[in-house]
Amino acid sequence: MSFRLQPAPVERLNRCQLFGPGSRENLFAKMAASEADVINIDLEDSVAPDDKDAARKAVVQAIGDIDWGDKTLSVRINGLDTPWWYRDVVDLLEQASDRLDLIMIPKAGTASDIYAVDALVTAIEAAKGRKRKLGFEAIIESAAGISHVEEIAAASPRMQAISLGAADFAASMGMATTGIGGTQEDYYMLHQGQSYWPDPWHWATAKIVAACRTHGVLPVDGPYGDFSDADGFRAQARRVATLGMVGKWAIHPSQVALANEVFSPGEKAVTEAREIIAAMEDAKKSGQGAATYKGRLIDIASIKQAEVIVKQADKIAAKSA
Ligand SMILES: CCC(=O)SCCNC(=O)CCNC(=O)[C@H](O)C(C)(C)COP(=O)(O)OP(=O)(O)OC[C@H]1O[C@@H](n2cnc3c(N)ncnc32)[C@H](O)[C@@H]1OP(=O)(O)O
Ligand SMILES: O=CC(=O)O
Ligand SMILES: [Mg+2]
Repeated sequence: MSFRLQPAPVERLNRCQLFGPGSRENLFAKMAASEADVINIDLEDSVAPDDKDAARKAVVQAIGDIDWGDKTLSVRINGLDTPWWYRDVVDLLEQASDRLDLIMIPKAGTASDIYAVDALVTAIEAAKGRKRKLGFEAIIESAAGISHVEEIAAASPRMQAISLGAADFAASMGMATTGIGGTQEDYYMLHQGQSYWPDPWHWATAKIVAACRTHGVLPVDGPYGDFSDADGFRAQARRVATLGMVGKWAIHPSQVALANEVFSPGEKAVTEAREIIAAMEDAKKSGQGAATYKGRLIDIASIKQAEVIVKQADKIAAKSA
C-alpha cells in the first residue's frame, strides 16, 4: 500500500439503483416498495421540458410523504448547462424533507461542476439550518467526464458514488451505436473466421473504478436499455462486478432482482472466501505468508480479496436481519 491509504467508501449497499421519471408520480410508491437499495427519482432526461416544474413539485412532496423505508433516496437534477438545475437544487433543499439522502449530478464534466453544486447546497443548508448534510453522486457520460473522472471523484467530501451513463457517453464520444450498454454488434474481433465480441465499455468502466477507489467513492454501472433482455443485463452486470463496480441501475422493475442477484455474492463464493481467510490464519500461525488452497496459491493479498466478498455478504445479512 502507498503511504496514502485507500479511503473506504460509504458503508451501504448499492446493488441496484431503480430509476423512475419524476413526472410519473404513480410510480413513486412502487419504487419505494421495490427491493432496490437506492431509489433515483429523475428530474433530468426522462422528464419532458414542459413537465419540469410540475415534476419538481411532485418530487419535493413525495420525498416527505412516501415511506422510503431504509432505502437510499436520490434525485437526479438537471444538467448544469440547462436553466432548470439551480431551481432543482433550491427547491429540493428549501422545501423537501431531510429524508433526501443524495442528489445525482448528471453529465459531470469537470471538478468545477461538482464545486458549483456544492457551493449552492452548502449555502442553502446553512441558511435553512438543515441538520443532515446532503450527499452527491455523479454520472460520467461525456468525453470530458471520462477525461476528468479522477478530479470529479475527488471534488467534494459529499461525493458517494459515480455511475457510467452509457447512453449519453456513447453520444458524446460519437460512438456509432444506439444501444445502451451491453454487446455492440459491430465491435468485434475476427480470428480465423471466428467472431468474438469484446466489451466496448471496458476501458471506461475500469477508469471509473480506479478513480472511485482512489477517492473512496462507490463505482456503479448505469443503464442497460433493453429491459426485455435479462441475459444481456446479467452479462453486463457480471462483467462490471468482476471489474469492481458495486451495483447497476435498473430502468425497469424487472431489472431489480437481476442486479441484486449479481451483486450479492453466492453461497459458494462466500464459503470459499471464508475458507481462504481461515487458511491464511492457519498459515500465519505457522509463520507463513503464502499457502495452498485447493491447489492454488493464496497469500496476504488473498485475505483482502476474500474480505471484499465477505464484507458484502455481511452487509446483505445485516440488511435482511
Ligand atoms: C437511458 C438514459 C437514462 O438516463 S436512464 C434513467 C432515466 N430513465 C428513467 O428513469 C426511465 C425509467 N423507466 C420507465 O420510465 C419505465 O419503466 C418505462 C421504461 C417507460 C416502461 O414503463 P411501462 O410501460 O409503464 O412499463 P411496464 O408496463 O412494463 O410496467 C410494468 C409494471 O411496473 C411498473 N413500473 C414501470 N416502470 C417502473 C419503474 N421505473 N419503477 C417502478 N415501477 C415501474 C408499472 O407501473 C407496471 O406496474 P403495474 O403492474 O401496472 O402495477
Ligand atoms: O444517464 C444515463 C445515460 O446512460 O445517459
Ligand atoms: Mg444520461
